[in-house]
Amino acid sequence: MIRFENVGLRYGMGPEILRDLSFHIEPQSFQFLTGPSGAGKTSLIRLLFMSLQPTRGLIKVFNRDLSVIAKNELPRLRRKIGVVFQDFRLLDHLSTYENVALPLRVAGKEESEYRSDVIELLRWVGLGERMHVLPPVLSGGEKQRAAIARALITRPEMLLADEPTGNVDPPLARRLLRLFIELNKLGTSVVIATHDIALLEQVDARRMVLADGRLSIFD
Ligand SMILES: Nc1ncnc2c1ncn2[C@@H]1O[C@H](COP(=O)(O)OP(=O)(O)OP(=O)(O)O)[C@@H](O)[C@H]1O
Repeated sequence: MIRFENVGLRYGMGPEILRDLSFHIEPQSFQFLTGPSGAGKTSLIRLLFMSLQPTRGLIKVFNRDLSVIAKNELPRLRRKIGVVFQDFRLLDHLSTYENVALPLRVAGKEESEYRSDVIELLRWVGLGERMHVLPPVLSGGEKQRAAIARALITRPEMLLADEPTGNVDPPLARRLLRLFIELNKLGTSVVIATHDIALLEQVDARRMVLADGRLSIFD
């Protein structure tokens, strides 16, 4: 599904922050991406989402070589990926419900087809009472859950989540993890970048550990 071969990344003239990354992400797999602060987790998530180009090496996403792909093809590939950014990226002028429904609207679906699914997912992440408010009045944890719901609503082929439990308490973090596991059982490959040791200990999943620019994998 995803293949990296000897991938390197540097920002501008700075040092290479990711070096010789070679790995695969298989369909329907579940993995944590971890490592100390500044190790490059967010940068790797951005490479996987095709929002950053590597400075060297080969990246294939859904069997397409990114170095030769036309820019106007990227949105179609990205629609197969659900992503939760650390800064949430909700649209402030749309309600929580509308933010979560947006990927379905963009895909051309009618509201009558998705309304009950959006409401059910919002209730699952504990936002049933907050679905009509605008993001600026949500707390950090509520915004995070809205961003997660928006990433999951299309049942993407791959889910990338950058510190998805960074703003919630431990019981809610466990509930969100269960949601990711359920999604994985339905066929989505899941990559969760996290520092959260308690979260890592709850699932016996593959671990991708970044340190000093290098990646070690523990299957
Ligand atoms: N846009 C950028 N321009 C220049 N340097 C950057 C940029 N983004 C990240 N970096 C640098 O790249 C390195 C890796 O950053 P990154 O955010 O990917 O790490 P991280 O593991 O996600 O960190 P954290 O756990 O603190 O979020 C850091 O040294 C950071 O300063």
